[in-house]
Amino acid sequence: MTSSSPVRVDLDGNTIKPLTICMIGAGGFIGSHLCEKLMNETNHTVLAVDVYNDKIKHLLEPESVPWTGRIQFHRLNIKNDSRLEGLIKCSDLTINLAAICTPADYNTRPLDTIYSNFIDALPVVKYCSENNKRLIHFSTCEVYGKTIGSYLPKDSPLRQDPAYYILKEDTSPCIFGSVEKQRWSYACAKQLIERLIYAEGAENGLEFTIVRPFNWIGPRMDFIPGIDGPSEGVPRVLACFSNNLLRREPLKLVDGGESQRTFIYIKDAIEAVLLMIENPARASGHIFNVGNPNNEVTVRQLAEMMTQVYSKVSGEDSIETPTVDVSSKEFYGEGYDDSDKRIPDMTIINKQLGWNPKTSLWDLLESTLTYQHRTYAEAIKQAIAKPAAN
Ligand SMILES: NC(=O)c1ccc[n+]([C@@H]2O[C@H](COP(=O)([O-])OP(=O)(O)OC[C@H]3O[C@@H](n4cnc5c(N)ncnc54)[C@H](O)[C@@H]3O)[C@@H](O)[C@H]2O)c1
Ligand SMILES: O=c1ccn([C@@H]2O[C@H](COP(=O)(O)OP(=O)(O)O[C@H]3OC[C@@H](O)[C@H](O)[C@H]3O)[C@@H](O)[C@H]2O)c(=O)[nH]1
Repeated sequence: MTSSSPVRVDLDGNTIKPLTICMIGAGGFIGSHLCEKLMNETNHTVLAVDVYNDKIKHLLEPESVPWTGRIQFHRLNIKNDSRLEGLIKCSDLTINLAAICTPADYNTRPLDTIYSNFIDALPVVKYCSENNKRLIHFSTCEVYGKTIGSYLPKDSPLRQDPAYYILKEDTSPCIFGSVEKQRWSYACAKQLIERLIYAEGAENGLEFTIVRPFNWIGPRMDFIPGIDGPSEGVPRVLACFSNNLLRREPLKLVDGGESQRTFIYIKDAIEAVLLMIENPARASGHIFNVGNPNNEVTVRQLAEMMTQVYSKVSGEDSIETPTVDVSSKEFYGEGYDDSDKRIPDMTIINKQLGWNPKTSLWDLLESTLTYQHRTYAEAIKQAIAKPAAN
């Protein structure tokens, strides 16, 4: 049975034909939300490629769902599987999300990080280019590195001038730390694959879109250590802070929690990706920032807001000392460095796709922490009770 979504039209009023999409990394955080959106709201077919499928199991298992037949899971590692080219060849569009993309890995597993973000992505680009297939590649806001403003004296009034910190796809430079600061292994690998894709477009006519996500967050992001991931694992900040709140531990602020980020709700960001998928004439050849410039906070403010929101959704008072300071060396190890501030310029995505994010930081944290509480609170209680019972 196929779904009977109404006829969809693009931004120029043309009917959108059902597409076959090869989605690599479909089993991850972003992939799971994109698959859900494509199944619920469109008639497109997804060939979902990943080594894991836990986050999309709910879309694959039931025989009675309206989209049966429109999503197939292919368990394969793109590092070494000859089936990849065949899947790209029989699709209209390839979306590549596969990557190691957790900061705790960049300075501790720099080789895996560089291989995953550059070398492993090479065949995907090559197969798309050789077979004249469209590619949407997921890069990162980290390619901007640090802001120009961060190199100015602390008291310089120029630090307040947006020209020194707003990140713009076609004009901002990419400023990374020294090679010893292995944190930048990820950003550097992502930058080089962006340049390769851009060059394939320029020299061989590859039809591409590059996405630079700015801290997309929401349900199913990463894992909760000791529950659905390794107990010693360090996920991205949303999962780290959720884990601390669920366990009633202080939230750890790395180097004072002074770095700034703009956070966007995954569901807002997925709307932008769907527009790119369905409007190739407007999206091809472009690099897009996808973020929410209105949701800027320091990491310390994020910790405070998550503490308040979690108290509200769980009905539990917060602990007496809600945060604790840790050094980056202690938390991430040697070679860590940080992006100071990340505000996306929205001109290009506004002009090409007319897209804007909608959800405030408070609202997105409320729905995300409600999900975290419902999904994990009981499992954490049991995990904490177990050693005592033994
Ligand atoms: N979430 C964000 O805010 C964010 C920000 C910037 C960039 N990105 C980029 O977006 C993409 C997706 O991010 P995410 O947050 O969903 O990460 P994720 O880790 O949840 O998803 C990545 C998926 O790729 C799969 N994968 C990795 N290597 C693979 C391989 N060799 N073969 C097959 N599958 C493989 C993983 O199993 C995982 O399911 C990444 O490229 C990431 O760099 C995400
Ligand atoms: O427990 C924690 C975890 C993280 N942090 C800090 O919180 C900030 C955000 O950390 P995240 O783990 O979300 O990762 P970052 O924002 O630095 O990088 C991310 O950005 C874009 C993507 O490419 C990747 O998903 C990831 O590299 C950093 O300043 C980090 O040092 C804490 O203070 N405490």
